[in-house]
Amino acid sequence: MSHGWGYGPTNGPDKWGEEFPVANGTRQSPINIVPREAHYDHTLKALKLKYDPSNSNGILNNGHSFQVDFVDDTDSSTLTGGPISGTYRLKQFHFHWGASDDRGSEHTVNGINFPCELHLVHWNTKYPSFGEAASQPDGLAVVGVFLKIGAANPRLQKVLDALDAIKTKGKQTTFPNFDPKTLLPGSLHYWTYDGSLTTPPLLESVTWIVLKEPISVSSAQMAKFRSLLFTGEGESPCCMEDNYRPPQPLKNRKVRASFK
Ligand SMILES: CCCCCCc1ccc(S(N)(=O)=O)cc1
Ligand SMILES: [Zn+2]
Repeated sequence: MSHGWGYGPTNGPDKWGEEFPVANGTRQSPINIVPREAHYDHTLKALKLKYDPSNSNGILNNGHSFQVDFVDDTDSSTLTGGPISGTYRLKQFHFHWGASDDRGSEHTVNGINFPCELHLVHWNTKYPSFGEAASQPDGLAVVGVFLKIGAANPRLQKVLDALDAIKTKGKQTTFPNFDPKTLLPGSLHYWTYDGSLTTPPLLESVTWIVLKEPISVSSAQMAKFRSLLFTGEGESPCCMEDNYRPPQPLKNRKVRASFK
């Protein structure tokens, strides 16, 4: 019986290719972003993120991270503009983080790791559902936001305060009226490239949009992320931390910048 993918020594990123051969594909994520090698593209539009807080639904510990799920049966929470064409609906957001503040992000910048990275996951409404879109080369668009150690971020606190209720794998609770816009930095300048899901099934269906400006998080708030467990109730507890995939080969790809 396959022990299921994870982030440990026997089921972590180096092992994923055994079950998911696309792990060694041509457009895998994350990557190391080298700003000096990114190409400024003046044709790139500004990002337009329109989120309706009433669409936020629940918060779930899925055994790999935790995610806040959104009702996505209308175009009320969408991503348009930026490098994409058409309308992409917000499905969920989640995070990746480290066991200590020196690591945890998936993308890196000039080889620098941040302690945490937020992913806002959107799907292209030219397809009938998220699941359908996830298998298409232009199916998904994920906005990545780096978290940098500094002052405590009051906008994160509402999310962190819900974690006590979803400590173990499979636990979920209601999470109404949350506006993910409050988690965005002041600038929406971004880097963009064609990539993949950073966890199995590692599908090469993601247009990545990584914001240049980080948001802040305090060390104490980071400890709260690490209070979650990968494991289910009644199993021997394993702290949810280091749930990030390291950067993958750029291969034949260019990273574009929306700013000079
Ligand atoms: C057909 C089912 C696909 C579920 C894919 C779930 C998923 C969403 C986003 C990301 S991430 N870290 O690239 O934003 C990883 C996985
Ligand atoms: Zn992610």
